[in-house]
Amino acid sequence: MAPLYARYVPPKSAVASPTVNGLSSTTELPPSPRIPVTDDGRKKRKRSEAEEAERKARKEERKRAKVTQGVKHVDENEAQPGGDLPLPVDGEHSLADGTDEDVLESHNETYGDNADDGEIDAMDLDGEREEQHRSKKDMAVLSKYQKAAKRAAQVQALQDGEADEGGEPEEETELHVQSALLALLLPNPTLSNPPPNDICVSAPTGSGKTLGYVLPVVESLRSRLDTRLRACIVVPTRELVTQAKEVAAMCSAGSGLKIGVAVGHQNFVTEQETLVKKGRRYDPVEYNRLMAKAKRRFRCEEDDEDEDDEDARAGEYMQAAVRMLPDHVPTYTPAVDILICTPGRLVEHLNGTLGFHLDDLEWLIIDEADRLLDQSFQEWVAKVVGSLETKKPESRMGSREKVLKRSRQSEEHYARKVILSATMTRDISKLGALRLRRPSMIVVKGAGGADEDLQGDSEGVQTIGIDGEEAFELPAGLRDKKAQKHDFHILISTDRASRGLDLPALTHVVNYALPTSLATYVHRVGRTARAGRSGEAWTLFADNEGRWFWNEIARSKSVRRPAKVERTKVVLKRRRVILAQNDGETESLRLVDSWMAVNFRELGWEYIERTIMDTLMGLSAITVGAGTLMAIRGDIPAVFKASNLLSGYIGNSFNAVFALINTGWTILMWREARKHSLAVSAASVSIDPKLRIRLKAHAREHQFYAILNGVSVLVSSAGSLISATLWPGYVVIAPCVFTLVFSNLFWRHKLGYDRRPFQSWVDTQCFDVLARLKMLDAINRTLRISRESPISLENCMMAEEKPSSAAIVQFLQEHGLLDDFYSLLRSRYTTNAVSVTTDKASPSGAPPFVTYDHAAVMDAANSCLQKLEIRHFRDEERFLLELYGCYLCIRKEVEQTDDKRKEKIRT
Ligand SMILES: Nc1ncnc2c1ncn2[C@@H]1O[C@H](COP(=O)(O)OP(=O)(O)OP(=O)(O)O)[C@@H](O)[C@H]1O
Repeated sequence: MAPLYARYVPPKSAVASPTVNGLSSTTELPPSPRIPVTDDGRKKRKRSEAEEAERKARKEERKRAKVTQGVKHVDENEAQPGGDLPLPVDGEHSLADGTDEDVLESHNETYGDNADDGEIDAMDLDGEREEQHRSKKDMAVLSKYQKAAKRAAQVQALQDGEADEGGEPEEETELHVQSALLALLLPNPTLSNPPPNDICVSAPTGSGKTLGYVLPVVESLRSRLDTRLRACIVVPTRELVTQAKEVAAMCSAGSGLKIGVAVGHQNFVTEQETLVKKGRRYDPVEYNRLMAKAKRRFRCEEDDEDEDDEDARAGEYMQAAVRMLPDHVPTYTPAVDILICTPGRLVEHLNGTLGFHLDDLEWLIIDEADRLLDQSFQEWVAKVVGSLETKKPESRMGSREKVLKRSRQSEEHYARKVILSATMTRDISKLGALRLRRPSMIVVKGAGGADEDLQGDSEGVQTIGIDGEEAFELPAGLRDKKAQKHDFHILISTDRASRGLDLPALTHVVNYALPTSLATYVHRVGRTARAGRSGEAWTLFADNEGRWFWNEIARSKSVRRPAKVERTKVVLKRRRVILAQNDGETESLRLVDSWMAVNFRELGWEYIERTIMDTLMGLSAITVGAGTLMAIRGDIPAVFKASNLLSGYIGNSFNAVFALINTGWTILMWREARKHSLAVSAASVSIDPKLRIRLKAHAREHQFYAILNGVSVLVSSAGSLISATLWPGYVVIAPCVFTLVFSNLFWRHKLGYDRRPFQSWVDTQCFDVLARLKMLDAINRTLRISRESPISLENCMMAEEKPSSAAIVQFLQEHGLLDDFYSLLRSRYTTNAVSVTTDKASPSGAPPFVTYDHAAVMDAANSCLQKLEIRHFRDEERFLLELYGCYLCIRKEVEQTDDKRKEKIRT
């Protein structure tokens, strides 16, 4: 049971930066842009006055620049939701607090205002007007959001008691993996156009990878004002899609970036509409071409049997054109900038959604990569990588791209791949399928991570250690998530939730079933101890699974843990298990328990009083006999001594051993009987007072027998030891012989331990012990009063009229006499006279059906009972008294444990 703690420290500015192909170097990373946050006030860093003044001046300058570009500042009252403004899709761009402005400002401060960086100048005239129009609208929305965000931040600051005279509270913090990723992924103004390379990241669970990749993506796309699918985030499950979308929406709030999701369970057509915007364009030439093609198809002039995906899409496009207005052709424009999706759905859209393509993709992020690369999901890797590498046709290019292509600059366009996991695979064949360009492997060390194929560091891997004590500060936008309340306390889930699910408040993970692999284990336990919090993971395993778990997981060096795994043996008591059953089952299980307790007791007596006693007494007799024989040659001193030793001490020592064993057992039995007696007194079930007295008396009889037997054996064995040297020993032994004989008779006749095996007919499923005891009491009383010998069936059955054969058979069955009865019938009568059909499987529980000669049945039943005499019913009663005593005892014990457990839970 290992407590897992994840602690993180701020990033180092210089880290080893080797690549996976083994070329290692040390790169001075640019200072990582910080994630500005406004949070609860720990470690605040206020701007110096000079910085503040500079910031204000820059702000003014930007405002002026906007005005000169013709961007109108939209006042909050002026800006109407809806209308012409490109409002956020599905409320994604909500303003929770002041973060948005801070993020925007931070971005602008670090990189300058990219919106004004002259890219628009490179556009041709057609696009320019449209771009400027969009830019106006977006800037208006941005400035509206900035204002609203600023106000929200101030209100928040006031509420938190953080407001200071001059400005909003500001704080900067980031997680380790984020420091590394931001430094590597964000565009860096200090380096001159570094060629982009792909990155594989292995970082512990809960270390904040999501924000680490979402933020650079959003920052890099923030300045693009036309909507095109530029980033695609692939995750394995729809839950993770929702989670990543939340983070992306938080980061991109106010930027105008549109985020779409594609997951399997949504309606495909609806999803298509959200991803691609349909329109139409006046283009008679293209229209005529498409119509001509459609006609040829219609006349079956074109062979479309082996049409591939591309042809199918062309066919669809043609059909869409047929449904258009004359001289118009359909247009499809992307409706999202960032797509978060599962791999299967991505492939479905690539195959089946007109206008959906990855031509403009700048980022391909694959989270939980090891799992995604392990499973084929419609060969998604080949499909996606293939789509990225297919050259974009000129028809799909904008005029700017055409210009760039002509000047051969567009060859630089490349979708940067970022591959992440807590258990990152090093399998080259899997990673190779992604066709990574100059990849770097980043390993962020800390508790909770593991490398799938490799242990510890390796050559060609960039490692970032986490050893410090510094705690996290949650970015303001994520505060909602932290405070997020769930209406459940315990989540029971399959392995589906083991990956990526972020429930920050989760403190314990219980592996009820053993994880199937180390990677599964790491991801499962990674649901707790997230983002610097502490948590514990418990794994339940049975004895036969222990070795595997211990060797492969608990002691595995590839899992980084802050402490060793603790092991606790849990002994599940059967009685506790019984507690968990429903009431009906509990009763019958308790009866089984009692039945076993009676058996144990009987067998114990049998074993000790017969097997052990006989064996030891036999040995004693042999030794004493041998010693006595040796005494014939008692004139030889050595033989005399040996004879004395054998017949005296050694011979009697067997008795002593038996006495010790017997004493232990009788003490145990005395205690058990006492427990019965106490349990009867404290019984919570209603018991007839007479029966209560009988139960107590029976328990006391057991106590008496235990004392009598134990003391007699002990004293007699002591006497026999004394008698080896002193004759008064025989005086002690003599009375013991009598008490032992008496105790033996008491055992047989009063306690009934030489009775028939009643256990065999106790049906624990439908057996009412109390009712049966009552009935036996009545039978015994009737038989005692009538004092008849031999006993008659009518008296036993207490029947006023002559009992029917069926009633007789039922009575005999109830008292375990059916087998005797049948064997008597068979031995006395021919099969022609009596035919008996037993149907024990009868659902109604009816007794065996008998086709009979009534006189024969009566005769056999009477003989059967006369053979057994009244003793049979007394023995049966004693057995049931003992069974019920055990039952009450177990019940009391279970109730006490239950009370204690409830009390424990309450406290
Ligand atoms: N800078 C930060 N400061 C504090 N908390 C953060 C920060 N960034 C992210 N978090 C929080 O850390 C938690 C874990 O983040 P995230 O889900 O991205 O982890 P992960 O590395 O993807 O984990 P997994 O491998 O299990 O998917 C989230 O609750 C998130 O809100």
